[in-house]
Amino acid sequence: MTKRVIFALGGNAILTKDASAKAQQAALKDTAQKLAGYVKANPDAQLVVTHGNGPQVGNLLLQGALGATENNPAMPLDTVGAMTQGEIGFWMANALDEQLEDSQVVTVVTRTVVDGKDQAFQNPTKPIGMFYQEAELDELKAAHPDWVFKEDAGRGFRRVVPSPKPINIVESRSIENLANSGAVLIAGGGGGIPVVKTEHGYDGVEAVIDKDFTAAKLAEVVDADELVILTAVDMAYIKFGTPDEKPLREISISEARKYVDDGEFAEGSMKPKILALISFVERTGKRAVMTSLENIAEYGENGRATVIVPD
Ligand SMILES: Nc1ncnc2c1ncn2[C@@H]1O[C@H](COP(=O)(O)OP(=O)(O)O)[C@@H](O)[C@H]1O
Ligand SMILES: NC(=O)OP(=O)(O)O
Repeated sequence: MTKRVIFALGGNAILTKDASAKAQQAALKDTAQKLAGYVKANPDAQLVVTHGNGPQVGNLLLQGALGATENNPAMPLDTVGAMTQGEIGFWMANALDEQLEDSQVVTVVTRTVVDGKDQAFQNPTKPIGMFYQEAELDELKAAHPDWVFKEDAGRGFRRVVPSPKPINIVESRSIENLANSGAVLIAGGGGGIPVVKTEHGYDGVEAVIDKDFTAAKLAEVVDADELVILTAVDMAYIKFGTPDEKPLREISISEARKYVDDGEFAEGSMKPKILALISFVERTGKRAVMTSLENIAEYGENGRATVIVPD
């Protein structure tokens, strides 16, 4: 019997230090090899892959802002999000095709419906683009007065943009059909292009949806058996970044919620991951996992993963 597993890939699976297309494609080749390693160890697994776009969308916006002219204007955030979804989806499909020769790999340009009145539009929290030192901020704010910057989990400052919650995925019926056809799917990249429902159809809105929340939605759409969020750390920690930090291995939904309420997980980074895992476990009664890409084939053996289970 097939086990349908959703993998949500974090930024480090795509963009390391070098932001060139060549380096990002090389990083994705490596990522695809690791995903293929998982399939080898779990031959009954069918992959549905989603990915972030935070670094890429910020970099592309910056390129647009620097190079725009009256006749060649910068594109709005929703459109830049669509561009990064296409770009990463294309690279990832090539990388997975090379590794999973017998599978049909399909990338779906995905729109995600949000509420235009979501409070997130008044309170930007989603870090995008590159990291800055505090000393660089004055100059940046002078050049881009409407940009907001926040500290990102002890790693420096980044531009932040609104990140409304996903309500549903426009292409969900087709995504479900494609998954049922046995295809390896890449969908909901960058959280999906944020749109609002209008009387005529859909309009894009300027935001970046957290791909971890969209991954939980996608899991609903394809009736996934497991959600696995992959990031730079093997496990979530309490007292993270202090000498007293302690890894969280298997925890119940109630324990996970208590740690969220205690403020153990940073906004815009670890907190959405834990909330997405909780929502999957709550809805399905199945388990959900967060670990690093490096540990993807081994976490079952070495226990270096945060696994959320029902109460
Ligand atoms: N409590 C915590 N436990 C572990 N990591 C945390 C915690 N709080 C914040 N983080 C940070 O969150 C990062 C993962 O979030 P992020 O980098 O936004 O993910 P993504 O891989 O999706 O881009 C970790 O690498 C770590 O630096
Ligand atoms: N859209 C999104 O969540 O991107 P990152 O995972 O790269 O932050």
